[in-house]
Amino acid sequence: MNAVRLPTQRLAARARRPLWISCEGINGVGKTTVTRALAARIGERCLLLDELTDQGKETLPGRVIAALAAQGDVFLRTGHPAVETLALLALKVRETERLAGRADVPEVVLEDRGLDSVAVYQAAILGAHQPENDPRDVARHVLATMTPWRHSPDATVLLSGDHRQCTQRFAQRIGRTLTARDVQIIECVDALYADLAAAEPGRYRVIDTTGRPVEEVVAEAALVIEDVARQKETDHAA
Ligand SMILES: Nc1ncnc2c1ncn2[C@@H]1O[C@H](COP(=O)(O)OP(=O)(O)O)[C@@H](O)[C@H]1O
Ligand SMILES: Cc1cn([C@H]2C[C@H](O)[C@@H](COP(=O)(O)OP(=O)(O)O)O2)c(=O)[nH]c1=O
Repeated sequence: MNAVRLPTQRLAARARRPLWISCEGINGVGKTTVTRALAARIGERCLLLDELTDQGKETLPGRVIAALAAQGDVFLRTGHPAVETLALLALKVRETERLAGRADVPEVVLEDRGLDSVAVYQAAILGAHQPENDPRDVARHVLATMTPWRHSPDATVLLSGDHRQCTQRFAQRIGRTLTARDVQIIECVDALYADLAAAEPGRYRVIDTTGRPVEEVVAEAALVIEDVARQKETDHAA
């Protein structure tokens, strides 16, 4: 396993903020697999932030997610998408506040699904309720709403892939058949990610996973992190 080569000086000490990399993409594209492998390569300098959906059931986020998932929907839908969106955003703010309060601020934070996930999934879900609103505007609006509350990541690795294949893997993982409407949401999410990536090419790094082994995808993502870390050092020195 190749280690990720980061600058030798403590990144967090110099910048007072961790190098923040989020990983995004549709269900089943490989985010969890890739972020876990990257965290292992970076080692103890890295904190892996799990998906909101993977929080312990006894924690506040775990309880909120359990409530949003209680109806057994594939997405976090209870029929009140605006409220769900605000709840999910609040949990994301809470996550950063807790991190900022830690004595041992990590040098690198690797986030399996960040704010962009909330923006695109909730925009797709809200779009089904409010056809008069363009989901692209809603996604951008959600992100803009969060600017006073959370910094943008230093980079967002967007894993892209064949959505049919990804959806199949996802359905297999959860042991369910997705309805045509569920698939429509995933297609909408896919398009919204592409739209955000095109609007912010400086932050988004798109990695196509189609037909590529995990190791190759991880190696490319590791290069992105090294590049962003170097860039941050250069900016800091300037
Ligand atoms: N590049 C890849 N090629 C083939 N299978 C992959 C690849 N990346 C991930 N997988 C597999 O696809 C499934 C979904 O991956 P996962 O990391 O859980 O996706 P996500 O977190 O994006 O939903 C897992 O079974 C994983 O082993
Ligand atoms: C972040 C977020 C996720 N979701 C959905 C996406 C997923 O279908 C589900 C669970 O997320 P997750 O476990 O992250 O999915 P995966 O591992 O397949 O990528 O919640 C929403 O509906 N709204 C949101 O704001």
